[in-house]
Amino acid sequence: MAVRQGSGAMLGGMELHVLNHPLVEHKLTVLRDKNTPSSTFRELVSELVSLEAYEATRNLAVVDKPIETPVAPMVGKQIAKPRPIIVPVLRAGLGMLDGMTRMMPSAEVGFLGMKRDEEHPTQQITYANRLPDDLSGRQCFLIDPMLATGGTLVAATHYLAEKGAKDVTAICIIAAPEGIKFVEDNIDPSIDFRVVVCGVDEGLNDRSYIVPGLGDAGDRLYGVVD
Ligand SMILES: O=P(O)(O)OC[C@H]1O[C@H](OP(=O)(O)OP(=O)(O)O)[C@H](O)[C@@H]1O
Ligand SMILES: O=c1cc[nH]c(=O)[nH]1
Ligand SMILES: [Mg+2]
Repeated sequence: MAVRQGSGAMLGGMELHVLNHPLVEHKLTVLRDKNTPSSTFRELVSELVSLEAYEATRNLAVVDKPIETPVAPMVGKQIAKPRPIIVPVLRAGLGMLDGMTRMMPSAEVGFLGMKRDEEHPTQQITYANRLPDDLSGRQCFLIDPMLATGGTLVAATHYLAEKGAKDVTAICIIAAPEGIKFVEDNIDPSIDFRVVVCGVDEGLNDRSYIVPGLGDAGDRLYGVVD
């Protein structure tokens, strides 16, 4: 697996970008803190995904766009068509949506509702989907804060691949090494796939939660308390 710190060179296998920036470190620390309320948690998720978007869209396809500035004509660039599509994995992925659409306002948005079966954490229940039937030729950006066992990300990517997606960028906030390996071992090699994260943690506990992690991202985003 090629691990890029910041914007290093990708070597082979799955591409993993781990952001390395003091602003990200600071915001991640506040995000993780159990004393941080949901309102602040939501703001930080949004800020972190905006910082990640810069790295995650490094391969975004652009085409020539002739314009005239107030001074002279020139040929600039614009995002290519068909437009990229952002796919939040509900619930927690929804918390990353406005940060992503702020950076790519012209992107389409699809939706995928997937809930991990806590009895069998690598299984998911897909309870909602609003996606185009055909994703061929579309650059897809899956957003979901947590990459724990990797089951959800693999299932979501398969879902997009079944609709023709061949270019998928997953944007997560925190990943576990186990999940990164599971994804690397199970993503269809014919898919141009990369993962961007703010940090890779120690591992998973016996409930497949990321350690030290930040708890249940969906619960923290939406004020669900035990
Ligand atoms: O890598 P995995 O082991 O699949 O775990 C990661 C998934 O678990 C969490 O979602 P959850 O299923 O708790 O649903 P929620 O987003 O509605 O909270 C998280 O938002 C990811 O989607
Ligand atoms: O730590 C974890 C693992 C899975 N899902 C979460 O929301 N948090
Ligand atoms: Mg989820």
